[in-house]
Amino acid sequence: MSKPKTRYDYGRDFNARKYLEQYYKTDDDGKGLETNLSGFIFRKLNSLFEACPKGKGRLMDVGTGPSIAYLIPGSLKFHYIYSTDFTPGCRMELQMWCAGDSAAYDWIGYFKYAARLDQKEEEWEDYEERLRNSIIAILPCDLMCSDPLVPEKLTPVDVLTASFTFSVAADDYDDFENCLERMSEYLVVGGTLILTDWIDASYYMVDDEKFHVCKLTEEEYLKALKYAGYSEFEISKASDSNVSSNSALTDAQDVIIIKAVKKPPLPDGPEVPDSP
Ligand SMILES: C[S@@+](CC[C@H](N)C(=O)[O-])C[C@H]1O[C@@H](n2cnc3c(N)ncnc32)[C@H](O)[C@@H]1O
Repeated sequence: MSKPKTRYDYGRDFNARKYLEQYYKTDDDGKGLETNLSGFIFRKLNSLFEACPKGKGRLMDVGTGPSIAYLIPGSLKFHYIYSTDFTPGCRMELQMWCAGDSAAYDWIGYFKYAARLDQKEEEWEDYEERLRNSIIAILPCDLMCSDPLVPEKLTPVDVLTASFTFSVAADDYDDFENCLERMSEYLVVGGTLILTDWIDASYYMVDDEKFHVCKLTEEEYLKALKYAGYSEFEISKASDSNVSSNSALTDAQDVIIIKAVKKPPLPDGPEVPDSP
């Protein structure tokens, strides 16, 4: 069997529209989101963002791909959202949606669902407009570069999110640790990271193409996060809500969502262990 595709293949082989159809297809009123994995992630992000003050902060999503789904909960709290991705075809899908292009992917079910969660279903178009106004940039990003956003210069943001990106970009555990450290430079001290990723996956499918995923356990995610200077973990798993990934699309065992806070750097000297 051929080797799973890596980042060198994304530009040619990652079919952004197929990805959306396979992972984000839902009915027009978003009812399917009440029971599927994407809806689980959406509700979890919604509840994590509820604790954030409204309006002031800046959020950056790492490896947004072609999907605005998980930016919707963020736009309820953040007026400034930076979307980033490695693949030009993904950034183009996002640009089409932001520009209101009639050929853009239709997210109506997600907006109706978001509005319904707030008991404001008839106002769903306001949710759409709010997200369009919040996305202030769609930037190229390569987690393998020492500065993933180069040549862009951004001051650190208040919240970093990433779904199914770090495990996809990293070749192995050490790579994963490096990617986390690099992106963490873009988060303020005291800022929040919300990492959504597969547990124990080695691949995911897009159409007939198999893409590499770095196989990571829950313990390895937490180890890397601690190493990158995070604490105050809050963890949820899809399996706890009886939700799972589609086994035709990935060999993942579970999906984990970790909220973590960036600690101030330790002063020079011997490392002090976390208090129990
Ligand atoms: C599985 S998709 C996830 C997309 C989106 N975050 C989501 O939740 O649907 C993985 C994304 O990682 C991006 N990616 C792959 N290698 C990358 C790299 N080295 N740096 C940044 N993004 C990368 C791909 O372009 C793709 O959009």
